[in-house]
Amino acid sequence: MKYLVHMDVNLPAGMPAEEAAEIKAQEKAYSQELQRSGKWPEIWRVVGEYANYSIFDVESNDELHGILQGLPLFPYMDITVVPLAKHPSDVK
Ligand SMILES: O=C(O)CC1=CCC(=O)O1
Repeated sequence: MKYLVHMDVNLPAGMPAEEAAEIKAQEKAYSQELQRSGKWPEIWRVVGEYANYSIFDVESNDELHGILQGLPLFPYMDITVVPLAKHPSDVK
């Protein structure tokens, strides 16, 4: 099952720089492990924003929910999820 996910990151203004850097490093490692597994095949930066659009390819709503809840930046994100179905005009 494929999903389009929008993640909008809002770190508190008062968060110490070292703490922010540590969470971002954890986020990167978590994300790259999932990318290598094939569950997170695409991640794109939104130009001019601290936000991304990602494609997830997972087995279920519950699996995606678990992955998103496990994001180190999850407490600081607004997330929207769009479930995707195959388009009838897709030639693949
Ligand atoms: O920087 C972001 O868009 C948040 C994020 C998600 C995965 C990652 O590595 O960073």
